[in-house]
Amino acid sequence: MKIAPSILNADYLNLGKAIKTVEQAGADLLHIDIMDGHFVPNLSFSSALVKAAKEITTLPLDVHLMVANPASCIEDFAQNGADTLLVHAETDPHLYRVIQQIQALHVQAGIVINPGTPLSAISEYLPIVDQVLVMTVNPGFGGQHFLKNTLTKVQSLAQLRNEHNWHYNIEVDGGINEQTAPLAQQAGADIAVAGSYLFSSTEIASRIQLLKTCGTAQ
Ligand SMILES: O=C(CO)[C@@H](O)[C@H](O)COP(=O)(O)O
Repeated sequence: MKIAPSILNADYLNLGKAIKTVEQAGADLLHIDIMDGHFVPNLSFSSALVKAAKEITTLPLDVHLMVANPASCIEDFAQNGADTLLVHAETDPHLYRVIQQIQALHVQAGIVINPGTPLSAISEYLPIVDQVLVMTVNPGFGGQHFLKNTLTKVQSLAQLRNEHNWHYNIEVDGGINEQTAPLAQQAGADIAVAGSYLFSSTEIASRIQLLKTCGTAQ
């Protein structure tokens, strides 16, 4: 399973150092959480942080837009270096168009579902998206407990992809640690986002390696 460290819980006074640390430790992507204070109660980063990260890392930038009106900012994030733009299914009735707009900017397009959103809400997007992010916590904050019931959606996504030969990556986000990563991998996740589990530790490199392998070791 690929690991995407989320810098939401990193030391903000040393973000560049945190990004270099996870890159050198074998992270596969860098996950950047964008929060607008409307779709989720919290505020976090802007496209300026995406631009700054792009200048210091070759890791693909996996940008999670927790914003009420994603269409209004996709061009900005694309221009500033996002490699994948993830938009929430709960935000906009015209997401099919938003996904096409993201792909027209030569950026990978992902759809995100909250724990309370059924898979049926995104069924029409599955043939065209590059990534599906299943939230394994309610969005907005790091450090929450993994919601195990969300794994049935991961299993169904893996099965549907197989049956229809669709191409999306399956990503999980929230509450990932050495106990929950194997569950996500066994359900069919390809990428796990991990925040506080990594950044609360001084052993970031060994934790990234543990997350990468703990599912296969079982
Ligand atoms: O999108 C979010 C939270 O909304 C996540 O990316 C968190 O940043 C993950 O943090 P942990 O649950 O791993 O601490």
